[in-house]
Amino acid sequence: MYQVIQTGVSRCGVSRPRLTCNDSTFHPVLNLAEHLKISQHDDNNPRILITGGLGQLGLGLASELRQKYGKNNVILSDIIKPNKEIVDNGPYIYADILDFKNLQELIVNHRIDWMIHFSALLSAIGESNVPLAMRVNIEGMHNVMELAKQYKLKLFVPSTIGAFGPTSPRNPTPDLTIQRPQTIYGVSKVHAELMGEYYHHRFGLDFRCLRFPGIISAGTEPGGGTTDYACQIFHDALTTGHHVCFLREDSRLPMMYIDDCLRSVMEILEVPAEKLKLRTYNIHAMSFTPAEIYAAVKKVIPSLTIEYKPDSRQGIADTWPMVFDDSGARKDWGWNHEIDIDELVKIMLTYLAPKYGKTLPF
Ligand SMILES: NC(=O)C1=CN([C@@H]2O[C@H](COP(=O)(O)OP(=O)(O)OC[C@H]3O[C@@H](n4cnc5c(N)ncnc54)[C@H](O)[C@@H]3O)[C@@H](O)[C@H]2O)C=CC1
Ligand SMILES: CC(=O)[C@H](N)C(=O)O
Repeated sequence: MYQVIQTGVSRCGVSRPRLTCNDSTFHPVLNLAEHLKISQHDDNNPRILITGGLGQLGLGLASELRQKYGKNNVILSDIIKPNKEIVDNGPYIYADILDFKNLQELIVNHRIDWMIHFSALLSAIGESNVPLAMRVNIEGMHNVMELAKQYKLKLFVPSTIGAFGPTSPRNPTPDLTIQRPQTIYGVSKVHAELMGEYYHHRFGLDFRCLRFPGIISAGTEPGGGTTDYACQIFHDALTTGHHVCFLREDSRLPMMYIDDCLRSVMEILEVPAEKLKLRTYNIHAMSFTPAEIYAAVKKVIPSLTIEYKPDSRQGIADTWPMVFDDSGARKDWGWNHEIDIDELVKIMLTYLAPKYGKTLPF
């Protein structure tokens, strides 16, 4: 009845097997228990589907959205097998964004109103498997966008600092400028921005897009990007005491703590359409180099050491913005970050120290 097939990728880019069922009476979407659980929607709030929800950003966003719109109105999905805690916290379903019919079924059966499209292969992983990145980031995004158009969903798709390239102004990088990225990740994100804006003007799709800096979190792992070192340094500070950085000490990149990032999504979803002069905005919080974040962590953990061993990710970082100009988001819908570099260091170390059995001087 069951067979194992290969599908998609895990967050580290490795193909993972999944079970599929060839018994025609078994229905993955309408499995009774799951259906009853998920169809008990709360009140008149929007029903929201998050794709790629088990990555760095999805779990945190689901938690915020569930607090605001009701637990059963927010459905997390991914191609990864969830742990018990994820399932206990609210609806979770399998959804491969490359499977158009399955996505269509989910949208219809769960009466979805909004979609948050997180599935993607990030910059470094994307370069290691370009054909798969093209499928997931471009073909998958086409599926999502077409369904959002057909079913008149509000659609949020994040873009990135990686949507810019060496010919873009890098300090600061404005909302509207030259975009000639040199990674498949960046090319696919520019494509998503342009397609979303085209669908908005041509078909009235309520498309909303924010370009995120590198996101730093403690509770979830980054998914294979060029900014991942800025998460790893905190773990190393509390474990080995030594960080090997894959970027040069002077590689300046825009960064943001996850709470600011998730709040930006919550806010953009609710902005009245007439306030949106653009459908794709830069958002910014802080900008630092490896040397600067090292110095900030070292203030708390003086024994921390660092060495710089730039690898292929350096070539990517060298083409990305150093500082984002997010004045449009601040002016049009009141964007404001809350966490700067010193606060970031305090939050990350406070969160991670108990995990590694360490006490901190504050
Ligand atoms: N984390 C960051 O620093 C930034 C993230 N973003 C964007 O935010 C979004 C979420 O990012 P993260 O959570 O960090 O990514 P992540 O790499 O941690 O998670 C992506 C998820 O997509 C899933 N996925 C892969 N193939 C799939 C498929 N065929 N069908 C369904 N799901 C599939 C993976 O299983 C994974 O859980 C992405 O679109 C990313 O480009 C943008 C800028 C910065
Ligand atoms: C900035 C991003 O989009 C991501 N973290 C990456 O480094 O690929």
